[in-house]
Order: sequence, then C-alpha cells, then structure tokens
Amino acid sequence: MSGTELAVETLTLTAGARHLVRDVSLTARPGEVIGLVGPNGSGKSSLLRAVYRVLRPDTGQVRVDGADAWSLPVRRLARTMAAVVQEPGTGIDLTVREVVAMGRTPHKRLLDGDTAEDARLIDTALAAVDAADLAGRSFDRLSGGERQRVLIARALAQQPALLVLDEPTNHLDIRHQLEVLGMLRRLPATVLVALHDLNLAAYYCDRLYALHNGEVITSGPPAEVLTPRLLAEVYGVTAEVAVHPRTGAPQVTFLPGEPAGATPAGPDQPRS
Ligand SMILES: Nc1ncnc2c1ncn2[C@@H]1O[C@H](COP(=O)(O)OP(=O)(O)OP(=O)(O)O)[C@@H](O)[C@H]1O
Repeated sequence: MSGTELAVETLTLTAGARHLVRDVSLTARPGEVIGLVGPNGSGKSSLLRAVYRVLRPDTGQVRVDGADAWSLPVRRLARTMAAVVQEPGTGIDLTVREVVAMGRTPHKRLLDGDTAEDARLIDTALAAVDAADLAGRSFDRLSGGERQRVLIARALAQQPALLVLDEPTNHLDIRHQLEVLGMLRRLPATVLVALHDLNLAAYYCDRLYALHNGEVITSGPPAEVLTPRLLAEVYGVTAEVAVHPRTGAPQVTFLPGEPAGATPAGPDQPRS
C-alpha cells in the first residue's frame, strides 16, 4: 500500500445562499502529503468534509483513484479513506483500546471478533501516537491532546490508503506535534491535512493549497506558496520568509505591524 490518488474537481459547496467553497480543484498523488492552509473561515474544514463524505458537493467531484467518492459504497470507501476530525467524547464509556478497535470495523463482517492481526494493528497504531499507556483508560476522560492522539490511532488502525486530517495537532504539545507529523510523512498513504502552523506545514508537506474566502488562491511547493506577499494578502500579517539553513524548508517569522498596503486582517467571510 503506497497511497491512493485523490482528485477534487471544481468543487463548490454552499449552505443556504452562502458559498463555503467555490470552484476548488486539488490533486494528491499517491504518497504525497498535501497541506491545506488559510485563515479561519477560509473553507478548509468544509472542503475536507466533502472529501470524507459528510458535506455533499453542490457541483464538482471528489475522485479516489478515479472513482467518485460520493457514489462508492460507504464500507468500501472506509476501507480506503480514514478521517481525523475534532470530535467530542463518545458519551458512552469506551476504553481507548475499544475506540481504536473501531478503526478495524470496515475490514470486518458484522459480529466478527478481533483477530490476532487486529490486535497487532491496534497495538501498532497506539504505539505510533505514543498512546500505548492509555489503552485501558476511559476515552471520554482523556485530555484534549491525548484524545486527539487516540483518534489518530483509530484512523491508523483503519489502514487507510488516504488519510484526511483536520488540524490534527492543535491540542498537541510540541514533541507530539513533531512526532505525529513525522509519522504521517512516513505512512504508506496519501495524506490531506489542514494545518494552521505554517512552519510545520512548510516542513512536513510536499505541496500546499492556500484557501482564501473559499477559493484556492495559490498552490505548489511550500516555498512557492508561503511568500510574504501571500501572507500579507491572505492573513493580513507582515512576515519574513527565509530558507532554514539546516532543514532547507521555508521558515516564516511574523513581525508586528500591518503589511504595507494591506487591508486590515480579519476572519475570512465566505462570499454569498
Ligand atoms: N453549515 C454551515 N452553514 C453556514 N455557514 C457555514 C456552515 N459550515 C461552515 N460555514 C461557514 O463557512 C465558512 C468556512 O468554514 P470552515 O469551517 O470550512 O473554515 P475553516 O477554514 O476550516 O476555518 P477554521 O480555520 O476556523 O477551522 C465559515 O465562515 C463558516 O462559518
């Protein structure tokens, strides 16, 4: 398994009269890590929801290895794609291990028990996010960062060829942020991930798509996307971008003060 190909084609999503996403096209080749960046409200989560089949496109398509994701049987799609999103507690008292075991469901028949191979995959997934010691704990009583790591483990146990993640590191301490993103890079899967931390996005992603007001404003390798001009235009901030001498990745330093000639920064407003 080395990942699947994702193609989002001229996708438009609306809620009532509002456009959440307009005419967005995006590709991810097998094994690529693709980052979605953009200010609050720019449409990142909405776009991901259309990819993992929660928000139905008004127009456009989501193709996974050429097949229309919205036409595939749910179970079949779940054997290919896993999603990690911000989730509240389960409301039922499940252990961490039981939550991660749910990742195996698409690969089993109703009432099938866990096999030795399932147990091994669950253990491996827990270890990959440094959560082996949480296995017996109640999921609903975990901290935000612990819960986030367990949800990533559940997705890993699903053995997806395509992994879609919405801000998977927002609750994590810095060590776990680096470990999780490093682990995502090494997965034999295609990864589509929304990230707010632009330096982490620059270091860990092969390519970025920058969203602004529900549209892709630019895309390409991080060094081409994360320019002072883009950061001024999209986020309304002043920034310098250098190439880090050791990592070779672009490194953004934010500076106080509004960028020259920029309109005041503010959350994105979707256009109606
Ligand atoms: N169901 C909905 N009905 C109306 N507006 C919505 C709906 N879902 C999202 N929106 C709006 O669409 C815009 C895009 O939201 P979205 O959650 O996709 O942005 P985002 O880029 O993920 O933001 P953030 O960085 O804050 O998570 C926001 O202005 C949001 O308020």
